[in-house]
Amino acid sequence: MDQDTLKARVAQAALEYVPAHGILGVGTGSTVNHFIAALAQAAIPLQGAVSSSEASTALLRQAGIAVLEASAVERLQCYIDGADEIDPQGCMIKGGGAALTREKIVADLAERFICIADASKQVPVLGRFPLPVEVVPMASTQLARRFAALGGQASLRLRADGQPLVTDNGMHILDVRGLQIHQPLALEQEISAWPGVVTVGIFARHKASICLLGAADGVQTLRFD
Ligand SMILES: O=C(CO)[C@H](O)[C@H](O)COP(=O)(O)O
Repeated sequence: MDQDTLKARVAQAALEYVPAHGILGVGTGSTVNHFIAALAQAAIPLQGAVSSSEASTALLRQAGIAVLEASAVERLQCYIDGADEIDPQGCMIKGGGAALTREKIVADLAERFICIADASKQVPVLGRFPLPVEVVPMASTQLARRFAALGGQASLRLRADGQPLVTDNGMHILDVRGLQIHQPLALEQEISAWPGVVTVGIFARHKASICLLGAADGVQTLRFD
């Protein structure tokens, strides 16, 4: 069974967590795209959604779902999003789709983070996937040196035309290879404090409450809270 089919399966399974008549936090990425399609089909009544990217906002609107500003919402029951890696404690690497800052903001509003992923994303230790870090452009070289001191190799994420990728927030992304993240919370706190870092793609303080993991033999539910 291919990865895309597994993503569609977990997206379907996530409908169970949608708060009918409530406001839902919605993430970004190919798994979430399947989820938005499933949500549109299921026609669950919602007040609206808070979205973590321009891309998801466009899809939600196409599906007829109202998109609310994060600043207009005090609390979300749940936030549904994908991940690039998830460890046995529910800590994640995110940001493969460059939406990590808004993803962390929306996750921070939510009582529960429901992670939807195919089984290939499960790892014993975070770090096989290059760690995305959203940075203020003028700080990128200085930050690359800091990552080198930690044993990581940081490279600026480029678009297909060779120009630096610019996020929805007007920032750049460093992708850091070669880190073995045994203490995700401590590393998240350390990197977050470096001047010029907007958001590090370690989600340990905002780890998954539940992960729906898609495999060939079905959807497994992992609980972390
Ligand atoms: O963090 C993300 C976007 O910034 C995504 O959730 C992550 O990259 C997983 O994406 P996909 O569902 O396409 O595998």
